[in-house]
Amino acid sequence: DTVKGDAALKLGVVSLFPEMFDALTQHGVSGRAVREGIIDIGFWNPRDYATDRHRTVDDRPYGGGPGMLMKVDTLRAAIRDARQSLMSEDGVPPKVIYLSPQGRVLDHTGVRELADHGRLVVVAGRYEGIDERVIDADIDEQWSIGDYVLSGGELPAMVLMDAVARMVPGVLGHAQSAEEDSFADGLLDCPHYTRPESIDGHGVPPVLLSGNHQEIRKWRLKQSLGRTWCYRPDLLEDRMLTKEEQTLLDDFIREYVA
Ligand SMILES: Nc1nonc1C(=O)NC1CCNCC1
Repeated sequence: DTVKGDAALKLGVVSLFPEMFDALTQHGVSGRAVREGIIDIGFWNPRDYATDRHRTVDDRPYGGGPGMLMKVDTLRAAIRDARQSLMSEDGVPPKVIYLSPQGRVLDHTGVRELADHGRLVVVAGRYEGIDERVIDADIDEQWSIGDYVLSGGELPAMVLMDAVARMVPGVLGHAQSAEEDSFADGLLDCPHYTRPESIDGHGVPPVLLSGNHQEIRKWRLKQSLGRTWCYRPDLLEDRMLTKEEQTLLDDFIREYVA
Protein backbone atom coordinates (compact mmCIF):
# COMPACT_ATOMS: atom_id res chain seq x y z
CA ASP A 1 0.00 0.00 0.00
CA THR A 2 1.34 3.49 -0.67
CA VAL A 3 0.51 6.87 0.81
CA LYS A 4 0.71 9.62 -1.80
CA GLY A 5 -1.08 12.83 -2.61
CA ASP A 6 -1.11 16.09 -0.68
CA ALA A 7 -3.34 15.07 2.25
CA ALA A 8 -3.04 17.24 5.35
CA LEU A 9 -2.37 14.18 7.50
CA LYS A 10 -0.55 11.08 6.29
CA LEU A 11 -0.85 7.91 8.37
CA GLY A 12 0.81 4.54 7.94
CA VAL A 13 -0.45 1.59 9.95
CA VAL A 14 1.56 -1.57 10.69
CA SER A 15 -0.89 -4.23 11.86
CA LEU A 16 -1.75 -7.92 11.49
CA PHE A 17 -5.44 -6.97 11.39
CA PRO A 18 -5.83 -4.03 8.96
CA GLU A 19 -9.52 -4.87 8.51
CA MET A 20 -10.10 -3.66 12.09
CA PHE A 21 -9.40 -0.12 10.90
CA ASP A 22 -12.62 -0.08 8.87
CA ALA A 23 -14.07 1.36 12.09
CA LEU A 24 -12.04 4.49 11.31
CA THR A 25 -11.93 4.52 7.50
CA GLN A 26 -15.53 3.49 6.74
CA HIS A 27 -17.49 5.52 9.27
CA GLY A 28 -18.09 9.00 10.63
CA VAL A 29 -16.05 12.15 10.23
CA SER A 30 -12.82 10.18 9.93
CA GLY A 31 -14.33 8.09 7.14
CA ARG A 32 -15.39 11.24 5.28
CA ALA A 33 -11.94 12.78 5.75
CA VAL A 34 -10.35 9.69 4.22
CA ARG A 35 -12.89 9.64 1.37
CA GLU A 36 -12.24 13.32 0.67
CA GLY A 37 -8.47 12.85 0.74
CA ILE A 38 -7.91 15.17 3.73
CA ILE A 39 -6.36 12.16 5.46
CA ASP A 40 -4.36 9.41 3.78
CA ILE A 41 -4.05 6.04 5.52
CA GLY A 42 -1.84 3.22 4.21
CA PHE A 43 -1.57 -0.27 5.69
CA TRP A 44 1.38 -2.62 5.96
CA ASN A 45 0.75 -6.13 7.29
CA PRO A 46 3.80 -8.05 8.61
CA ARG A 47 2.14 -11.25 7.37
CA ASP A 48 2.67 -10.05 3.80
CA TYR A 49 6.42 -10.25 4.44
CA ALA A 50 6.38 -13.84 5.71
CA THR A 51 8.23 -16.21 3.39
CA ASP A 52 7.57 -19.56 5.10
CA ARG A 53 4.74 -21.91 4.19
CA HIS A 54 2.76 -21.07 7.33
CA ARG A 55 3.32 -17.32 6.92
CA THR A 56 4.59 -17.09 10.49
CA VAL A 57 4.38 -13.68 12.21
CA ASP A 58 5.04 -14.62 15.83
CA ASP A 59 8.07 -16.05 17.58
CA ARG A 60 9.00 -17.54 20.92
CA PRO A 61 10.52 -15.41 23.70
CA TYR A 62 14.12 -16.02 24.80
CA GLY A 63 14.07 -17.04 28.43
CA GLY A 64 10.85 -19.01 27.95
CA GLY A 65 7.60 -18.16 29.70
CA PRO A 66 4.06 -17.84 28.38
CA GLY A 67 3.10 -15.96 25.25
CA MET A 68 4.77 -15.06 22.00
CA LEU A 69 6.33 -11.95 20.49
CA MET A 70 5.95 -10.47 17.02
CA LYS A 71 8.47 -12.07 14.68
CA VAL A 72 11.31 -9.60 14.14
CA ASP A 73 12.05 -9.87 10.39
CA THR A 74 8.44 -9.57 9.17
CA LEU A 75 7.69 -6.72 11.61
CA ARG A 76 10.83 -4.77 10.72
CA ALA A 77 10.19 -5.18 6.98
CA ALA A 78 6.65 -3.78 7.36
CA ILE A 79 7.86 -0.84 9.48
CA ARG A 80 10.64 -0.12 6.98
CA ASP A 81 8.26 -0.01 4.00
CA ALA A 82 5.70 2.10 5.86
CA ARG A 83 8.44 4.52 6.93
CA GLN A 84 9.79 4.81 3.39
CA SER A 85 6.35 5.36 1.91
CA LEU A 86 5.64 8.21 4.35
CA MET A 87 9.03 9.87 3.84
CA SER A 88 8.41 13.40 2.54
CA GLU A 89 9.71 14.62 -0.83
CA ASP A 90 12.55 16.42 0.93
CA GLY A 91 13.44 13.30 2.89
CA VAL A 92 11.80 14.11 6.25
CA PRO A 93 10.87 10.74 7.81
CA PRO A 94 7.52 10.17 9.55
CA LYS A 95 7.36 9.82 13.33
CA VAL A 96 7.12 6.07 14.10
CA ILE A 97 4.91 5.36 17.10
CA TYR A 98 4.42 2.11 19.01
CA LEU A 99 1.31 1.72 21.20
CA SER A 100 2.05 0.05 24.52
CA PRO A 101 1.36 0.45 28.26
CA GLN A 102 5.02 1.51 28.57
CA GLY A 103 4.30 4.62 26.52
CA ARG A 104 3.51 8.22 27.40
CA VAL A 105 -0.19 8.41 28.30
CA LEU A 106 -2.14 10.16 25.56
CA ASP A 107 -3.90 13.41 26.46
CA HIS A 108 -5.02 16.51 24.57
CA THR A 109 -1.54 18.01 24.65
CA GLY A 110 -0.04 14.83 23.21
CA VAL A 111 -2.71 14.69 20.50
CA ARG A 112 -1.83 18.23 19.41
CA GLU A 113 1.88 17.41 19.33
CA LEU A 114 1.27 14.33 17.20
CA ALA A 115 -1.12 16.15 14.85
CA ASP A 116 1.46 18.91 14.28
CA HIS A 117 3.88 16.29 12.98
CA GLY A 118 1.58 15.55 10.06
CA ARG A 119 3.17 12.22 9.07
CA LEU A 120 2.88 9.26 11.47
CA VAL A 121 3.52 5.53 11.25
CA VAL A 122 1.54 3.73 13.95
CA VAL A 123 2.72 0.23 14.92
CA ALA A 124 0.04 -1.96 16.52
CA GLY A 125 1.50 -4.88 18.47
CA ARG A 126 -0.08 -8.22 19.18
CA TYR A 127 0.88 -11.08 21.52
CA GLU A 128 3.15 -10.01 24.42
CA GLY A 129 4.69 -7.25 22.33
CA ILE A 130 7.83 -6.68 20.30
CA ASP A 131 11.58 -7.26 20.72
CA GLU A 132 13.25 -4.47 22.72
CA ARG A 133 15.90 -4.05 20.04
CA VAL A 134 13.20 -3.25 17.47
CA ILE A 135 11.84 -0.59 19.84
CA ASP A 136 15.35 0.88 20.14
CA ALA A 137 16.11 0.73 16.41
CA ASP A 138 12.80 1.41 14.66
CA ILE A 139 10.42 3.14 17.09
CA ASP A 140 10.64 6.91 17.72
CA GLU A 141 8.02 7.23 20.48
CA GLN A 142 5.93 4.90 22.63
CA TRP A 143 2.40 6.01 23.54
CA SER A 144 -0.27 4.49 25.78
CA ILE A 145 -4.02 5.18 25.84
CA GLY A 146 -4.26 4.29 29.53
CA ASP A 147 -3.28 1.95 32.33
CA TYR A 148 -5.00 -1.28 31.36
CA VAL A 149 -3.97 -4.23 29.19
CA LEU A 150 -5.66 -4.85 25.85
CA SER A 151 -5.36 -7.79 23.44
CA GLY A 152 -3.74 -5.76 20.70
CA GLY A 153 -2.47 -2.34 19.72
CA GLU A 154 -5.14 -1.82 17.04
CA LEU A 155 -7.81 -0.26 19.28
CA PRO A 156 -5.24 2.06 20.93
CA ALA A 157 -3.96 2.96 17.45
CA MET A 158 -7.48 3.86 16.31
CA VAL A 159 -8.08 5.96 19.44
CA LEU A 160 -4.88 7.89 18.75
CA MET A 161 -5.60 8.22 15.02
CA ASP A 162 -9.19 9.42 15.60
CA ALA A 163 -8.12 12.05 18.12
CA VAL A 164 -5.30 13.25 15.83
CA ALA A 165 -7.58 13.30 12.76
CA ARG A 166 -10.02 15.63 14.54
CA MET A 167 -7.20 18.17 14.88
CA VAL A 168 -6.81 18.42 11.10
CA PRO A 169 -8.53 21.50 9.56
CA GLY A 170 -11.52 20.45 7.50
CA VAL A 171 -12.12 17.14 9.25
CA LEU A 172 -14.74 18.59 11.59
CA GLY A 173 -17.40 20.91 10.21
CA HIS A 174 -17.08 24.47 11.60
CA ALA A 175 -19.97 23.87 14.04
CA GLN A 176 -18.37 20.76 15.52
CA SER A 177 -14.92 22.33 15.77
CA ALA A 178 -16.47 25.21 17.75
CA GLU A 179 -18.03 22.58 20.03
CA GLU A 180 -14.59 21.01 20.46
CA ASP A 181 -13.37 24.25 22.07
CA SER A 182 -14.61 23.30 25.53
CA PHE A 183 -12.15 20.44 25.92
CA ALA A 184 -9.66 21.98 23.52
CA ASP A 185 -9.02 24.70 26.09
CA GLY A 186 -8.63 22.20 28.91
CA LEU A 187 -12.15 22.09 30.36
CA LEU A 188 -14.79 19.39 30.52
CA ASP A 189 -17.75 19.87 28.23
CA CYS A 190 -20.93 21.62 29.38
CA PRO A 191 -24.28 19.77 29.62
CA HIS A 192 -26.20 19.42 26.33
CA TYR A 193 -29.99 19.38 25.74
CA THR A 194 -32.25 18.67 22.79
CA ARG A 195 -35.96 17.89 22.19
CA PRO A 196 -38.30 17.17 23.90
CA GLU A 197 -38.37 20.16 26.25
CA SER A 198 -39.48 17.92 29.11
CA ILE A 199 -38.26 14.39 29.86
CA ASP A 200 -40.16 12.74 32.75
CA GLY A 201 -40.94 16.23 34.03
CA HIS A 202 -37.34 17.40 33.79
CA GLY A 203 -37.05 20.59 31.75
CA VAL A 204 -34.27 22.43 29.90
CA PRO A 205 -32.29 25.27 31.58
CA PRO A 206 -34.35 28.36 30.54
CA VAL A 207 -31.29 30.33 29.35
CA LEU A 208 -30.90 27.80 26.49
CA LEU A 209 -34.43 28.66 25.29
CA SER A 210 -33.88 32.41 25.64
CA GLY A 211 -32.12 33.08 22.33
CA ASN A 212 -29.72 35.34 24.27
CA HIS A 213 -26.43 34.09 22.77
CA GLN A 214 -24.18 36.03 25.13
CA GLU A 215 -26.01 34.65 28.17
CA ILE A 216 -25.96 31.15 26.63
CA ARG A 217 -22.20 31.40 26.01
CA LYS A 218 -21.63 32.49 29.63
CA TRP A 219 -23.90 29.75 31.00
CA ARG A 220 -22.07 27.06 29.00
CA LEU A 221 -18.64 28.37 30.05
CA LYS A 222 -19.78 28.50 33.70
CA GLN A 223 -21.02 24.91 33.49
CA SER A 224 -17.77 23.72 31.88
CA LEU A 225 -15.73 25.46 34.58
CA GLY A 226 -17.97 24.17 37.37
CA ARG A 227 -17.98 20.58 36.12
CA THR A 228 -14.21 20.65 35.74
CA TRP A 229 -13.90 22.00 39.29
CA CYS A 230 -16.18 19.22 40.55
CA TYR A 231 -14.94 16.19 38.62
CA ARG A 232 -11.45 17.01 37.33
CA PRO A 233 -9.93 19.73 39.57
CA ASP A 234 -6.52 18.53 38.39
CA LEU A 235 -7.26 20.03 34.97
CA LEU A 236 -7.66 23.44 36.60
CA GLU A 237 -4.32 23.26 38.39
CA ASP A 238 -2.21 24.24 35.39
CA ARG A 239 -4.81 26.27 33.53
CA MET A 240 -4.89 30.07 33.81
CA LEU A 241 -8.43 31.47 34.17
CA THR A 242 -9.48 34.75 32.60
CA LYS A 243 -11.22 37.29 34.84
CA GLU A 244 -14.55 36.29 33.32
CA GLU A 245 -13.82 32.59 33.90
CA GLN A 246 -12.75 33.16 37.49
CA THR A 247 -15.94 35.16 38.17
CA LEU A 248 -18.13 32.48 36.57
CA LEU A 249 -16.39 29.72 38.55
CA ASP A 250 -16.74 31.68 41.82
CA ASP A 251 -20.47 32.08 41.06
CA PHE A 252 -20.79 28.35 40.34
CA ILE A 253 -19.03 27.37 43.57
CA ARG A 254 -21.12 29.83 45.59
CA GLU A 255 -24.32 28.31 44.15
CA TYR A 256 -22.96 24.76 44.39
CA VAL A 257 -22.08 24.89 48.07
CA ALA A 258 -25.14 26.98 49.00
N1 LIG B 1 -3.11 0.25 27.16
C1 LIG B 1 -2.46 0.37 25.94
N2 LIG B 1 -2.19 1.54 25.33
O1 LIG B 1 -1.57 1.25 24.20
N3 LIG B 1 -1.42 -0.09 24.00
C2 LIG B 1 -1.99 -0.67 25.09
C3 LIG B 1 -2.07 -2.12 25.31
O2 LIG B 1 -2.70 -2.57 26.25
N4 LIG B 1 -1.43 -2.90 24.41
C4 LIG B 1 -1.42 -4.37 24.52
C5 LIG B 1 -0.37 -4.80 25.53
C6 LIG B 1 -0.25 -6.31 25.53
N5 LIG B 1 0.03 -6.80 24.19
C7 LIG B 1 -0.99 -6.45 23.23
C8 LIG B 1 -1.15 -4.95 23.14
